[in-house]
Amino acid sequence: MASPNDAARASVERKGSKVAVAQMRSTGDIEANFETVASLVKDAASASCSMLFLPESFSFIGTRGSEGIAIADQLDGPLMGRYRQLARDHSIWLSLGGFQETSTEPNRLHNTHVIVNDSGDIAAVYRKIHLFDVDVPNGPKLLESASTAPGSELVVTDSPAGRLGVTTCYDLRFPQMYQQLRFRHGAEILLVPSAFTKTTGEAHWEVLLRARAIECQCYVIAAAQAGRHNEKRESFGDALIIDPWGRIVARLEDPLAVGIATAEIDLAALQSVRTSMPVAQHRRYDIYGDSGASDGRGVRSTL
Ligand SMILES: O=C(O)CNC(=O)[C@H](CS)NC(=O)CCC(=O)C(=O)O
Repeated sequence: MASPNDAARASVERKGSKVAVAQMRSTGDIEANFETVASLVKDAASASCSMLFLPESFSFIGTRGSEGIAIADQLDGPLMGRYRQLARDHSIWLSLGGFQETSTEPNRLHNTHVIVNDSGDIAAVYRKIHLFDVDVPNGPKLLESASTAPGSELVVTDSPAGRLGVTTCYDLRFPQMYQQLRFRHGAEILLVPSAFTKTTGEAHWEVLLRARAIECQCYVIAAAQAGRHNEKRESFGDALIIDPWGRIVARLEDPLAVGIATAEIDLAALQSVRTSMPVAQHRRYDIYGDSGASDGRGVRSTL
């Protein structure tokens, strides 16, 4: 595979543009999930969007972790190849919010968020860092680390919509990560493709996403799994695009429907929020520290 970062650096002009966020209900049927994504890609392309954002586990949600291991593949494998072809066929960038990628460990995969450009090349690869090992009160008990090996690098990459800070689902609860993506690495759009549980989604989804948008002065794009996947798994839904002032600018009417919602990414408006309230200059890391990595170690970037 050609160096993915080179491809992005060479060709991307960041100018802001119309984008689409997806809401879908993936199952254990890889073909059906592909057909759903193909139709969402068509919808986004006909709406003149430069980029479509798909949720975590877009291509597969099984009942047990072992099923994910069984279907996991490499990023240059046939399944990712079909998704890359979709991007090429429709000349649209894709955020593929969580792909079951084989790791070097035989019994664990990576939960990998892949950014594909409009020629079908892989522009950036982020492997989910924070794994959801949680016994949800009044909800499921999940142990993501049993079947998933964590990643260890922050990722930003340029796109036609702006500079993307690439994260996944449960990462949302670790705000220092987003502070680093914005203040150290220049993110303008924070991506949080998710399969939030119904219980935690009701309590926390919108408020956490809007908080990240407001405190980072970034757009937040959160594609979402929605509804019942199988007898064990159900997701909250409610895919959102939020602007840097914290306003919800795209949302489907039905939080459990399959479809897209679109919004214009306005980088001039983003700049004016940052200029009128210059939190970047008002931060006092000299007093309370920046609570994160300090020297650019562990960062993957196209900058
Ligand atoms: O298992 C898969 O198929 C894909 N991965 C997921 O669905 C992951 C790990 S179980 N889900 C979350 O991170 C939910 C986070 C969440 O709900 C919260 O932070 O409240």
